[in-house]
Amino acid sequence: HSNREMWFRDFFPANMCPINAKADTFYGIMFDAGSTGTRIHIYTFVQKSPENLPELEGEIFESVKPGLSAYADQPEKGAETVKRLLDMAIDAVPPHLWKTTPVVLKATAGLRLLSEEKAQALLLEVREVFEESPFLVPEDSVSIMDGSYEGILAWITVNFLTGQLSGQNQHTVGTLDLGGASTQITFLPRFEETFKETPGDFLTSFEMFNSTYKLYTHSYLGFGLKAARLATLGALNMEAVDGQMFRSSCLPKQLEAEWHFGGVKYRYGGNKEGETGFEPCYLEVLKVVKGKLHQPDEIRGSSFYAFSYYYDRAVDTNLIDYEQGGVLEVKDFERKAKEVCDNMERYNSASPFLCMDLTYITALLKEGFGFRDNTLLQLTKKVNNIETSWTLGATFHLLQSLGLTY
Ligand SMILES: Nc1ccn([C@@H]2O[C@H](COP(=O)(O)OP(=O)(O)O)[C@@H](O)[C@H]2O)c(=O)n1
Ligand SMILES: [Ca+2]
Repeated sequence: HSNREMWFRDFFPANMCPINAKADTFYGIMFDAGSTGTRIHIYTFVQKSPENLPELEGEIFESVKPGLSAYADQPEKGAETVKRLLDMAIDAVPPHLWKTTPVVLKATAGLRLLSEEKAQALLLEVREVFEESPFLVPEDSVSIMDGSYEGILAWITVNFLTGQLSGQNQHTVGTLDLGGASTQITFLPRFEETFKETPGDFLTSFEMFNSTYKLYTHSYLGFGLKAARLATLGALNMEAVDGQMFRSSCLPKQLEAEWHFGGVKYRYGGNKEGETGFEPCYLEVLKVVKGKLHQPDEIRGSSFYAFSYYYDRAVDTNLIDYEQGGVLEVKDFERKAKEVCDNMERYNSASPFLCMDLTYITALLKEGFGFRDNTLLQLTKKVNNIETSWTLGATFHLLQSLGLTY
């Protein structure tokens, strides 16, 4: 049998199974090559009974920093980081299932920002690592993911994990993902008006679990937290400028430091003589977001799930507990931003960018997307011990494309 036939075997109910082997547990391996790190998600599924579809049983997760884009000039070294993570899967998946377990890597904004040539060189090296592994390597197993899929698949993950994609009364929730280099907003519009007022490329139909969802989604490249730092400093797309110092009122006055992002070195510092604090910082950050994003009316009053850097910065400032997550209002981020920016000496030990990051999150939510001060944000890292990442949605999609209508 070819690999592909072997793979199908695990999905057919036993009585329909062409090979009729008893196999009740199977695996799927999804890599998230993000701009700040690379992560492996090894999902376990169990076919509890022949009549039912497989159920998600658990996840093994591991991550490394920095992301692949930091290896833009050493693609082999970059692929080596993927290989070390893949070795975990060798231990986690029983040997007899290796060749029916698919492995896929999808890269996001970090690679989207690299030149085509450098990005392809990295992907090629990773593809070789996959080919040399004992796992099933589907076609297009290593690629740069389209930004709209990033949003949709995260939406699928969150709504699947919270039980909104099964049964009759589906009350789906919108999702906000703030990465290092891009940010996504995704929701299922309830009002006809929203479809009328939204540019066509913000709307996508997506089929999953026998339903079609017409979603609003957009990925803003260059609006991730770290890209926004560079934009605020006026340093985005400025790699030619050597040794130039970028200053901001969002940074501690006396600060002078260096920062590496996407393979480029930047020098940055505080406003030695000039102003610092929330007010001038907010004005600086506003220039980065104001008028740059589409503002759907419908979202102003609704609540959203938010993760990635929304979660991390809320944890850093004790707005939520790392394990528990929590519910915040948009204005909680603003209150914290003021507290941190107007007392920068006191927050010295944390990242020097804490003020800028919180101010950016505040401006992005209010002036970028147009959320109200009292819009509720459900901050969540895991649901039932599974990461709220687009990778689960991508794995369902993969299983579907390999022949299972999940
Ligand atoms: N499984 C994951 C992956 C990323 N993240 C968060 O996502 C942020 C970094 O985004 P990223 O490196 O994926 O960047 P993008 O490529 O999405 O722009 C950090 O806040 C990470 O903690 C997470 O919370 N869980
Ligand atoms: Ca990401």
